Amino acid sequence: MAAIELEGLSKHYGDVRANDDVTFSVERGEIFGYLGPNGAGKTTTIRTLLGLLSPTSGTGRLLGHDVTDEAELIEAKRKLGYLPDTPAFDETATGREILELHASITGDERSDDLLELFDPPLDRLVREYSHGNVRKLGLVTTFMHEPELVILDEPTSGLDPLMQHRFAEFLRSERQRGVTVFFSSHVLGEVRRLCDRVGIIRNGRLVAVEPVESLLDRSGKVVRVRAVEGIPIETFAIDGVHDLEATSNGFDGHRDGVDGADSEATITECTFTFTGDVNALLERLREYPLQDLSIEEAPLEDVFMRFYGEEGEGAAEETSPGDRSAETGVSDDA
Ligand SMILES: Nc1ncnc2c1ncn2[C@@H]1O[C@H](COP(=O)(O)OP(=O)(O)OP(=O)(O)O)[C@@H](O)[C@H]1O
Repeated sequence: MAAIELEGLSKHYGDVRANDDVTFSVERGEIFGYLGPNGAGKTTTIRTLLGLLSPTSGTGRLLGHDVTDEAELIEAKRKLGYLPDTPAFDETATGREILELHASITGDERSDDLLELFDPPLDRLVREYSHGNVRKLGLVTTFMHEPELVILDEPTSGLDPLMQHRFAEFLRSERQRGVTVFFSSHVLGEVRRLCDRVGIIRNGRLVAVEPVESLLDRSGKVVRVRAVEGIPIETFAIDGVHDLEATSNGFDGHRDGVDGADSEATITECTFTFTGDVNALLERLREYPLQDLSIEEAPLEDVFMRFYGEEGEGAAEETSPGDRSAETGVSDDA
């Protein structure tokens, strides 16, 4: 049984399809990132899973319990930790009083250990807390009863780099213990470091669910070439070269591809995104002495721009990233 199961989940507000036929599962023991731009529908999914919204249609299950059934939801919540985007703690209470209240409701198996990691000022009133301290208190209340599953809405927002690092280590150790983590995020570096898989939502519709690694693999590499002498431009006219940018003899500036470029043109320095066979590229470059060559993973930001792009450009809606890579061989731009 998966930790989270969504089947055809839709939530409509009048004409707004905040979630539209969303189906995916989060397996036990995995860290799953839920990503999307502002207004994509992430919070709607989370709030529906927590029983705070009723779906227009479809079903959601947490640890096997149907979230639209009150008794089952209560059962699921015993084993669940939830950190909302802005935790609504009583501002007139101290951090310590908040923890005592949570302990009386959900139990407390390990707040002492958690307080060593995330150290909110317990004797201060919550109203005097900074955003980061509210977050730290929230992390303690989310994990203190040893939940099997945690749902975190933008968990690291407001945390300083040291705390973010500590949080990342902590999540990995939770995964070791078999805890399932579902979190929404805009912080792509943390998604890359932490997640096993990601779900990407856009305009209420799920556009991809896949392992972070395969998302990165399919998105290609960033290649930088610096040659001793000019390389004929047609050398780069092979499958998988995109967004070729060159600054050298005969061809300055940016092209989406090399078709249509002057076949006499040469370049000595260029960068491009490459989704083809690296061996084929190296074979092509073999006869030209190089000063430097680097092949790196594409930044995750670029990957997501392929999904989100500009509205109206048809950026990956209903299309898998693999389909898009296939679409975009050497472009016909000129
Ligand atoms: N109560 C509501 N009434 C009408 N529309 C709503 C309501 N709540 C959300 N929406 C709309 O549903 C869509 C999805 O909103 P949601 O808050 O789920 O997005 P999100 O991905 O969490 O965004 P963000 O990253 O900005 O928090 C948006 O278009 C939003 O305006």
